[in-house]
Amino acid sequence: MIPNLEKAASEALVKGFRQLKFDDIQLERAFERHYFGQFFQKAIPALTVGVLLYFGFIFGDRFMIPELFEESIILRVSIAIPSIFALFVIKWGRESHWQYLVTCSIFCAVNASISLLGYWAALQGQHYYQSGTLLVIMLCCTLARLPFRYAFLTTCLMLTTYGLAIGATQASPSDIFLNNLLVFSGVAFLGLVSNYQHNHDVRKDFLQSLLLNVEKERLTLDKRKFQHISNTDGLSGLYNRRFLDQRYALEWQSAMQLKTSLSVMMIDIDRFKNFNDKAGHHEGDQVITDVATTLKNSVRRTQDFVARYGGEEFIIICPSMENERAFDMAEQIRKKVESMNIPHPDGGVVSVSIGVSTTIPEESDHPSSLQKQADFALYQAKKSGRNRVHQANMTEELG
Ligand SMILES: Nc1nc2c(ncn2[C@@H]2O[C@H](COP(=O)(O)OP(=O)(O)OP(=O)(O)O)[C@@H](O)[C@H]2O)c(=O)[nH]1
Repeated sequence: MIPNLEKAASEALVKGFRQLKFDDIQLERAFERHYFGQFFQKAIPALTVGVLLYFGFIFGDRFMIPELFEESIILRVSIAIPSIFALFVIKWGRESHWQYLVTCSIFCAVNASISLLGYWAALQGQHYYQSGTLLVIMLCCTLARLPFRYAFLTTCLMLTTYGLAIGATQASPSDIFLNNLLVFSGVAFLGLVSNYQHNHDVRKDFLQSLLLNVEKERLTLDKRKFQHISNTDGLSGLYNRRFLDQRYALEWQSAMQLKTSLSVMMIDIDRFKNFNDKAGHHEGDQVITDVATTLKNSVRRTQDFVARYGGEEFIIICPSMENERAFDMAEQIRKKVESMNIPHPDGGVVSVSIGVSTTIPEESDHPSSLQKQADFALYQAKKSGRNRVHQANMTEELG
């Protein structure tokens, strides 16, 4: 979400938008897209029914103005068919403004044909045959869901057309014409008020839902940030013990159900107490961070993950990994740490010892047994001289 849009939306809500236009151009464009997709497109079926209704009035013509029946058929067919076609085009189009204009043109054409029929009928002394304009005005102001300015202009044009066709030609007596004009204008006024209110409400809803979405996005981001913080170790940037416990339990369950192997590596920095004592805690922290980065870069498969187990100890969990492959991976990690060439104050370079353990979990096993075995293997690696990998033997006793 663009921050400017959020600001503009809040300002528009406070300031109001009586002119049915937002000051901010970006906001106005966003609203137009929203309005066109959400509302106007949905009005197309109603407009299609309106055009069909207009065509259906041919039966009224047959009985009420039989002497003009042929003209009415030609007129209605020549308006209805292009209109239906135009509505189809509007439905599949993308741009909004020309589609509004085409819709307005359909209204004007339909109304002009009704006024023409009314004029012809009036010439033959039938002055009541003009009220179709009423229906067209109603449809234009309400169900068509046109933006206010389009509905307003179209309605004015339709009233003018009626005035020109019947009033200016004096086809009907002036009292009938004036009565009709007053009723049509009254309906137009009420229809436009309703159109204005609808447009205003839609704009307000748009602003409120836009701000609500921004708030939702912000909360989702905050939630992700908090989740990240609560699952991450501050110094190394690796997952922490909390995350490890949760994820390990899931991996254990899944390996048990799928009967696949699960490998665990316990990694401990060698002679780290001496490093700290001689080089200082700050340098020690740096070593922890560097080793963590190497471990992170060594874990390539998406299902594997590395966490800081505590102090200078790390753990890598590798689902669906056999013991040989786990041993090879541990050996590569050990070599990588050694090749970092971080001088140790006792001589030589900083190294790690690694204990590896693999199992296919059984119902009777406790999830912690695998980690205990890896820990015991780590102890063996330390005991046999450090900077080495030791693989747990299933027959080995836990220390
Ligand atoms: N700088 C630093 N030191 C830490 C941190 N966490 C634990 N340590 C130190 O890590 C050292 C761990 O030492 P020990 O567990 O005794 O083992 P070691 O000296 O590494 O010896 P071996 O494991 O047997 O090779 C202790 O001195 C802890 O103070 C940390 O976050 N930062």
